[in-house]
Amino acid sequence: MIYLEQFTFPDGDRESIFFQDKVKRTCYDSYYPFQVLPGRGLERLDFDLITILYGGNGSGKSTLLNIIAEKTEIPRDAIYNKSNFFPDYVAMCEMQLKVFLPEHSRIITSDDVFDYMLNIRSLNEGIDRKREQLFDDYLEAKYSRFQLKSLADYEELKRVNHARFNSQSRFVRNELMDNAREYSNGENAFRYFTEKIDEKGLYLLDEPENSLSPKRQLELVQFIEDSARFWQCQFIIATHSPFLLALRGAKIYNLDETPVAVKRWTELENVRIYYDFFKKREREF
Ligand SMILES: Nc1ncnc2c1ncn2[C@@H]1O[C@H](COP(=O)(O)OP(=O)(O)OP(=O)(O)O)[C@@H](O)[C@H]1O
Repeated sequence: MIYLEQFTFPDGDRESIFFQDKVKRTCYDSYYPFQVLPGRGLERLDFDLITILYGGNGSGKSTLLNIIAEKTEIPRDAIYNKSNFFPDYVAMCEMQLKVFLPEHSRIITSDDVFDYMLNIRSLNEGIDRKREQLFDDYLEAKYSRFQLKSLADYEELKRVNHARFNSQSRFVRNELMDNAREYSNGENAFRYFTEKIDEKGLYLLDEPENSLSPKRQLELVQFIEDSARFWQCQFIIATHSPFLLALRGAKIYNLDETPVAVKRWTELENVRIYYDFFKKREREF
């Protein structure tokens, strides 16, 4: 299902007019995201079920995704460091929606995935610290001379009895949730995508290949293709990964070309580099 059909950016002339009219002060060292796109000849994106933004480092892929995320007001987890001029720029962009964006829609960046991994780690650290504390509590409760004086002491009595009639490990387990299961970074990253991407939604993914092995990337490709074909999801993806660039039916904008042009995945420089690399070493396989 296509939700977002088209997005238009201000051209060089409109950017100049904005500066003449509004920017009186010259105390800023950056006018980002102004001045990123005009040089690239990109004024409009027409989206498909899966649209890919491809380009070298600094070509503007993340900037485009963040501008679209701001304009569509879809949620994000990690904080995004916007510049002072971001709201002005976003106000000058225009978008054409085919239908309202479902509430599951969101942008997912490497920062979100990284925060998710760190949160699991710190949650487990917290649980480990509490476990140590509970070992001490057990001994204190088991050997205390506790007497029920009022109903307010009832909870404490239950705890003391629990310590007296149970082993230390059972007492601790009863008081504590299990550690969140530790997965590898790649497994966690993959879980994050499958947890956040739900039926019906527009999803903006910024370099989702980060932390994923080739095998996991292929699983993610399958997951994205299925979500687009059967679960009414639309994707806009910034990527360098040949696996994602080969997503079936994806429309690819090559930001390395001026003006920006739609290309097949096999025509892209990154993909040619992989191809030539393996072709040259073919006999070694
Ligand atoms: N917060 C910011 N403030 C000022 N300039 C920025 C900011 N973020 C990005 N830029 C500049 O905007 C341009 C495009 O950067 P962007 O991060 O969008 O590129 P990218 O294609 O996503 O690169 P990469 O593949 O390395 O992630 C670059 O010249 C970059 O230096």
